[in-house]
Amino acid sequence: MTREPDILCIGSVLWDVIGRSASAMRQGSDVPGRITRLPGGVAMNIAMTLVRFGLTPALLTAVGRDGEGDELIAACTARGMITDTVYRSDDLPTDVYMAVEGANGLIAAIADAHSLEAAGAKILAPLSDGRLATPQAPFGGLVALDGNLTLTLLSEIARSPLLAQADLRVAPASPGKAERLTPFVQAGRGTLYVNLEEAGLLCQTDFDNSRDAAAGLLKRGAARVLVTDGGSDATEGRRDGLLTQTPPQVLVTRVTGAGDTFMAAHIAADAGGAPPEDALNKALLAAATYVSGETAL
Ligand SMILES: Nc1ncnc2c1ncn2[C@@H]1O[C@H](COP(=O)(O)OP(=O)(O)OP(=O)(O)O)[C@@H](O)[C@H]1O
Ligand SMILES: O=c1[nH]cc([C@@H]2O[C@H](CO)[C@@H](O)[C@H]2O)c(=O)[nH]1
Repeated sequence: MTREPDILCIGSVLWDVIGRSASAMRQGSDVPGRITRLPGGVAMNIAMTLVRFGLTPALLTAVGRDGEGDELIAACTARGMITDTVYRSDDLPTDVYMAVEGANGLIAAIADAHSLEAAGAKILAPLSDGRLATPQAPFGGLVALDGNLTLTLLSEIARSPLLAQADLRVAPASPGKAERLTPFVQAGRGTLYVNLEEAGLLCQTDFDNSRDAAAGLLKRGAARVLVTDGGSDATEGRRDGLLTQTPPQVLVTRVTGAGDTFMAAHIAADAGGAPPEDALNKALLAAATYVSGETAL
């Protein structure tokens, strides 16, 4: 390891292929527009945002030994991330996410994270082979983990002695994969960062507000949760109580990425020793500034 990471980002690092059109779209639309390719995947998005907050992340993911993989690793390195912890596969292709956005918002998206899923526990090798830690001296620092891993691997991580000392911060990959975080609720492990919808999916119910959702997750066994709800109140839930704050009112120009910004800002403030009120306040402020379009992605 050439540099020491401040945090490990475990999960999906892939290429986002996004088609955008100024037209309103529906099923079967065939319209002119722009198609771009940029680094994505939840772990990558969190890592990019952590870099903005001054942290150095190391990536634990699977990337193919193909041209797309080489370019992706170069893009991560250029952003200051540690990549010698990435599992490079000879036979698995680099994963891709594809989305179509019209004037009326996201039309549809497909996340092809099959290589990450197929690689399984191989991506965790640096936690036991001495690159980051060994079974005798397990990793005890910060870890941001995303819900793109299989339920089997996430269940193993929630109970693994290799991460038992780590400060785990867990984010779902999409509402469709929210239930994959159940092992962390059941094992009472880590800090979960979820929005209101994802909290409801994890508790198999609908919540009216973040405070009820945080209380519901704690009741099911979660150790610590942060529940956001767009422009409405966000709540931190811990076993010793609930803390609710209202986000600043801003004019919204973009929303995708708000959750990652909230999470990264909260981790940075929390890890820097800020008291809970300050950490939540800083995260809400950073996310509000982000959605109002005042910061670069
Ligand atoms: N309309 C808004 N006004 C002010 N702040 C907002 C607004 N929407 C989002 N935010 C900020 O972003 C945080 C996260 O938003 P949200 O609950 O929508 O997360 P998310 O659904 O995970 O986001 P993403 O779109 O990235 O998936 C909120 O707690 C808030 O701080
Ligand atoms: O299942 C998934 N859906 C979406 C993402 C990522 O989230 C972003 C879109 O919300 C985008 O970067 C995509 O790669 C993912 O990693 N897995």
